[in-house]
Amino acid sequence: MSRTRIKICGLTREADVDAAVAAGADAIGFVFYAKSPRHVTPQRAAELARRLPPFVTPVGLFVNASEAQLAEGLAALPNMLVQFHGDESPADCERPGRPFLRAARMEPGFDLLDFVQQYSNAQAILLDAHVDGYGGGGKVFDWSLIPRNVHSPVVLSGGLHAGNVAEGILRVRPWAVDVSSGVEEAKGLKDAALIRQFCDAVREADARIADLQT
Ligand SMILES: O=C(O)c1ccccc1NCC(=O)[C@H](O)[C@H](O)COP(=O)(O)O
Repeated sequence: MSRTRIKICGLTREADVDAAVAAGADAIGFVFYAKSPRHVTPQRAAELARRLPPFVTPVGLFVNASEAQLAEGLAALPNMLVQFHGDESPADCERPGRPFLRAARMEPGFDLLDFVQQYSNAQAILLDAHVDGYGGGGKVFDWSLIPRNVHSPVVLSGGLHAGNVAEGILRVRPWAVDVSSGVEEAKGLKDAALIRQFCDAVREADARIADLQT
């Protein structure tokens, strides 16, 4: 039975990185989008990422970044997984030997199957709500918009928290879940207890799925 992976996004402090790792996060997201209240520089992200133990992936999040900005991020964090969360085309996302996540901003009428086909080289498609400011909006989108036959690993995102993530996992069966606002005391400032509660809720959902499969 596959375990739902967990990405905690928008970290800016050492204690929050430590709390996410201790709670069992599989990936830690650093926001390189300057307009975000969770923005960190690549140098700060590299400093924070040095606290990560093996098998916890640093994710670098970009929104319509220039080549120079992307190069700066990759120089600081060569092992990061890149997440494109703006209006990037498939060609903007693809680099030899460089896996990437591509965010899809879900809203009624959005053709996710066509989007997945366009970004067929993405390692996964992160399904987020369509919000002002591209992301980090703390808004849940209508999960019934997700077709059943999505031919890509899916990261469910958008307004998740300990109280709704289990339902999202049971309904969508994503490869992973992603959260920012739902584990914060303020934008960019994570709450260790909320992180723990979120990760516990994910594990409880996985246990319920395992029971259903026996
Ligand atoms: O986190 C941000 O501030 C942000 C800003 C602009 C683009 C993307 C951003 N975050 C990307 C993420 O992967 C978030 O975790 C995702 O949008 C979900 O956020 P939330 O709904 O607050 O859990």
